[in-house]
Amino acid sequence: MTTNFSAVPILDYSQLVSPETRPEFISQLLNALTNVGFFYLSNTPVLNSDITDKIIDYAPKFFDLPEEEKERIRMVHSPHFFGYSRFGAELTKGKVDQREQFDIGTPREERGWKPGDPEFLRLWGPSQWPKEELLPGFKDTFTSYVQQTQKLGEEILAVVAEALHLPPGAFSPFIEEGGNQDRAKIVKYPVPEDETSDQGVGPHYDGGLLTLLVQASPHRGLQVQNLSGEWIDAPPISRTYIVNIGKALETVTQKVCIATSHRVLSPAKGSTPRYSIPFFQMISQRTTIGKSVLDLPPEILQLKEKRGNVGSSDSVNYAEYNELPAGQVALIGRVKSHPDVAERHYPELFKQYFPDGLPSHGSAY
Ligand SMILES: O=C(O)CCC(=O)C(=O)O
Ligand SMILES: [Fe+2]
Repeated sequence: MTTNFSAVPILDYSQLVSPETRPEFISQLLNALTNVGFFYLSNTPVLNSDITDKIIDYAPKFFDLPEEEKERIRMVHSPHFFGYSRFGAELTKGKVDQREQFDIGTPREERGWKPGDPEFLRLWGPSQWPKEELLPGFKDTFTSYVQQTQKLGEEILAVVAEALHLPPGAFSPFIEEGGNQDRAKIVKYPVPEDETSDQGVGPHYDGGLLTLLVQASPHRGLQVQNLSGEWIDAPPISRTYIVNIGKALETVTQKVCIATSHRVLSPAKGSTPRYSIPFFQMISQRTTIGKSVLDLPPEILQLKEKRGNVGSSDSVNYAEYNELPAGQVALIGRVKSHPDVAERHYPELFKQYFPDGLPSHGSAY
């Protein structure tokens, strides 16, 4: 028997506060983790505050900055893969994604990388920001937003642990002292000019623990693949996050929690651009994910059998989970998605993954 889904469940975070409603939340969470891999989360302290309106309001304004300013803070200038990516600069499984984006991170110091150290330590470092006078308050708002979302993400992990009958600190080893450098981005999906592709972003899994996404405009477009391979719409719901499970959480929970493939269709002709703001909770860089699997009690492991087989949609980097530290897996993922940044800052890896040079549709500079 498979337990399939035809809609993404909506969970109410405020139910955790009262002992009367907490068990209901935990039981819905367990269902979402094990059978869907996605859930909406309403009534979080972050999105119930006025920061939601601010980030939604800033999203289009960022992309309306003068071209020279966006060029000045292009990702290609950052060995940390932070900054602006032009339309068409990113690939998912070798195919161009029709989106523009701006990547930032939770504020963390550089890790003092020096030649001979693992290269992935270079992923940590400062974000690039537009000049304050061009977008007043933008840097402070998004810095605060990513810090608040990071804290919420860590709180959710403790509840995930409770739902899986694990001690509350079960996921603590995956968070570095002082916090991971988590990543977020602001994404614009324009209406495609050429109608041959509607790939906003192609089908993929997220790599980390949890992703917390804000849909920042009223468009449909995000779709989630259910266990029989159908694409289920996940339309925007005001003041909710869409939370989904990444491959790292799937792996450390022995696939009890499922990472679910998802994609974004470009806005239809005659529509307007779609905006979204995903936040990616990373796993500690030095963890070798495949060797850090948690011990789960039998009543939780059994849930996998009830669910049946998880569709094995083609995975990207996840074969490397058993061998390499998570930081290296993340770096390889960045290299494959942003070859122009890799060519400049990680020439050896670039040669390994792009032996024929920059793909013609990658961003040239
Ligand atoms: O824009 C969205 O709604 C989803 C984006 C996404 O899945 C991603 O960037 O990993
Ligand atoms: Fe994603």
